[in-house]
Amino acid sequence: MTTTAAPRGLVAELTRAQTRLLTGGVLLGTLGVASTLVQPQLVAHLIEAVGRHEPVALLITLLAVLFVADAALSATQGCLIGRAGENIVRDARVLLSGRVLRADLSYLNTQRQGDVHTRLVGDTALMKIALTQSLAQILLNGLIVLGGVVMMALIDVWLLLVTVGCLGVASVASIGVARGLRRAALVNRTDTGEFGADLQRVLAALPTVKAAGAEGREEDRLAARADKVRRSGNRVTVLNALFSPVLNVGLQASLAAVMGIGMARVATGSLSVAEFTAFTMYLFYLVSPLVLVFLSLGTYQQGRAAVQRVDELAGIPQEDTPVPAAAAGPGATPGKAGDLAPPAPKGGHPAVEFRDVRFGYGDRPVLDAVSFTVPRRGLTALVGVSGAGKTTVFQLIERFYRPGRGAVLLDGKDIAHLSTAEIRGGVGYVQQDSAAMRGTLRENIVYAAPEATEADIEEAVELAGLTDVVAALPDGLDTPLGDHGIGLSGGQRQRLCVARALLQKPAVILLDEATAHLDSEAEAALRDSLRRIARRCAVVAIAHRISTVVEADRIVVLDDGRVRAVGTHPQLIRDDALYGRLAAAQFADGARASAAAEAATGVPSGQPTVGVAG
Ligand SMILES: Nc1ncnc2c1ncn2[C@@H]1O[C@H](COP(=O)(O)OP(=O)(O)OP(=O)(O)O)[C@@H](O)[C@H]1O
Repeated sequence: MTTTAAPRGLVAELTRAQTRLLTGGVLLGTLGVASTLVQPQLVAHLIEAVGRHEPVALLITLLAVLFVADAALSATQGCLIGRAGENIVRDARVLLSGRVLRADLSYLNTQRQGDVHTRLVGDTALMKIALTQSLAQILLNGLIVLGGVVMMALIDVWLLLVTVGCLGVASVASIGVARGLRRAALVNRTDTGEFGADLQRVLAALPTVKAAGAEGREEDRLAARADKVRRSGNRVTVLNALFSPVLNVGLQASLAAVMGIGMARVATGSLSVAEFTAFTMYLFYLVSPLVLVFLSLGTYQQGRAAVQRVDELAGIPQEDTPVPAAAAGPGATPGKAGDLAPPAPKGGHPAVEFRDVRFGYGDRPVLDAVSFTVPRRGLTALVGVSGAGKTTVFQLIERFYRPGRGAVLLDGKDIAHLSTAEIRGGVGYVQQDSAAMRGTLRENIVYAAPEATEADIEEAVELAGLTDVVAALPDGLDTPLGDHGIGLSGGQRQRLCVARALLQKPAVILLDEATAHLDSEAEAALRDSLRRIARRCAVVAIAHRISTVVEADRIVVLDDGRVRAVGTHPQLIRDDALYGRLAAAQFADGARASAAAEAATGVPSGQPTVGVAG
């Protein structure tokens, strides 16, 4: 995932927000370290006191208190650091979810959903461990190691130098392994993301996979992906496993050296038994923290790979904020009512206006010099062959994408200067793939207008022709639906989406082939509803059925990304050859309609003339 204008260091920012908990944890941990480091000294005193036949009860009590305090401090610091970690992961997930939800569609469409999912769920968890537990382990155990080394130096510098010599070589080797581990972990996380992406793709299209008999092929593909994860995971495992042995060799060597040299010095009297015991104790106390430092270093390096992936996700381009009117290009209309806005024409601005719009997905031109208006009331039909750019027109009205040239206006305002809420609150959009979600029918219908009253819901259900469907369901509006609205037919799902759009009480309703899945009876009912809806607001419909188009007050004919003609059905049948062909051939009941048009206009539809209406 490559991003543009990524805000640097989101993770660092989230970690800073937990400074109090983290500092508290580190302070308590440091106290624990101090108590650990004092213990060998106390033991040395104890040995000397025993040798001198002095009372030792106080020393023993003190040691016991230190043991208990050590355990309590360690537990408390673990809790504080753990809480900070949970807060960081929660904040990261909330923030990332928001950024994904508000991401620029043109960018998000290029990303694999599964990878986004892996970053949001898996990488955030890994990142938490790296930023809290691992860092705390490195810091606190590092302090023990450092303190232990100082104490050992105070006891016997030469003995310490022997120890450090043996451990130094092992440490340098371990750091090399840690670096390799970070690289390997990044590859492994990426591979895991790819597996997730493929799995999500297959699950989303499971009926298609089954219908195509492609289960085996998909299984092989997933197996190949899983194997890639295994291979990079194995590399991580090997590097991880190398840590302890590399370090252990050093530790064992130093222990052997300390024992040999130390005992020789005790024999010559240059080192007391108490000092030798304390030194050996420090060495033993060092072993586990040192191993933990290096192991945590490994986890931390893996976590850094996750941090990088989380930071990248945080940097995905967001839907543009409104462009200030001053920055608008020539021909653009100011966004806010009041500023420089041209006076509204009699009867108000058109509900939608395209002014000389050019647009392409990436470098591929799709619309060019598109200009047309949609009146505030009535039905406008958008027709054209498949791929002409009809759905793209809707996506520009929703500002899922921005035009490269020209402007799209809603109620006279250039949508470039409106917020997404202002645009989408006023536009109801029933898409080609009508989306229903898991939840009850009611939850699905009120999705865009959660505050809707019962009366509003009833009206929307009735207008969308869903009344009979709801009545036939066991729990009516409270009947639960499965994922993607499983439990409803395609046509019922479409009507559900129409009801959802209506409930928003929008000024404009966009219907993308909303009648495609309906049988003639249901379609006739919906057409009747559309007529009623079109009395209150602007309805723009992309319809392949001539029956819907014939009724339209205005038809915009798109051809290869350009507006070819605008008019009513009889006008277009008379004037536009392409429309005539579409009406005759492409529309399901075209022949009947053409005959009807012929009867109405007296113009034979078989010999259309090309005409471009304004
Ligand atoms: N997200 C996208 N990325 C790249 N190209 C796209 C994208 N969406 C659509 N296109 C291309 O843009 C062109 C217009 O597509 P659009 O969906 O607007 O056509 P349409 O007229 O609605 O077609 P249909 O009637 O088949 O739905 C097509 O060539 C299509 O391949």
